[in-house]
Amino acid sequence: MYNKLQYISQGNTIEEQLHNIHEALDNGCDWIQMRFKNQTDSDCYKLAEAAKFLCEEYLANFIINDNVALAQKIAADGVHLGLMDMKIKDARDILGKTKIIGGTANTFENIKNHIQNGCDYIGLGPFRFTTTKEKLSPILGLESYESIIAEMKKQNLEVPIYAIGGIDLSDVEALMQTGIHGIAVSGLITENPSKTKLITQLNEKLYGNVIV
Ligand SMILES: Cc1ncc(COP(=O)(O)OP(=O)(O)O)c(N)n1
Ligand SMILES: Cc1ncsc1CCOP(=O)(O)O
Ligand SMILES: [Mg+2]
Repeated sequence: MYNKLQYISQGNTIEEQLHNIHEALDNGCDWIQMRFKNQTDSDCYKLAEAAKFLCEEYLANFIINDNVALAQKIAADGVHLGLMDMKIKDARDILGKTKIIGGTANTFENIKNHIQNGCDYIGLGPFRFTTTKEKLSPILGLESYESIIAEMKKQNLEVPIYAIGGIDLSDVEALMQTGIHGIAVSGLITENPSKTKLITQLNEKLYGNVIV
């Protein structure tokens, strides 16, 4: 089963990105999504190669945001695809059964479609407003997670759900109580100066005080 904490990378340059990814790995995060928007193919490739190498050193999963061709080229562990990105079925045809394909959802219907199309996990959000992403879908809040998870149970639908968007440490307990599998965070980890403490606390809340 997938780790309950996914770090989505930040940084305006290859160096900043690698620094942030390295810090997350070094402080206990073992699932990285490389998110490097509006960059040249060459820079994305350079970063992906270096980040994959780092993740291998830390035995961490490494997936790439948006770019299926790049994930295939560097043999990443998988991709994360949004509602406007390549269709999950097409990505599956390209990457094969063994790779992780995550999909973004904002509604129960999105989740149902993704499951039908064979995605491995869902990033459901945004939980709250965040400046990390532009053009956000409607904010969900705790109540929508509760109702969406309840509807999944009613319809016997199972897939790991990750909450995403503006999540803080103090949100994790209540979010986990809705029945989600884990969380995907970016700013929270990137901006925190005490990353060992933060990631330990996140893992404690995510795994119920079992140190991982
Ligand atoms: C885990 C996770 N969930 C959702 C997203 C958002 O994907 P998308 O809607 O394609 O937006 P961008 O990240 O591409 O701006 C994600 N990246 N990861
Ligand atoms: C990529 C993405 N998709 C929905 S919110 C978001 C950004 C999450 O970042 P943060 O944890 O900094 O709010
Ligand atoms: Mg996307």
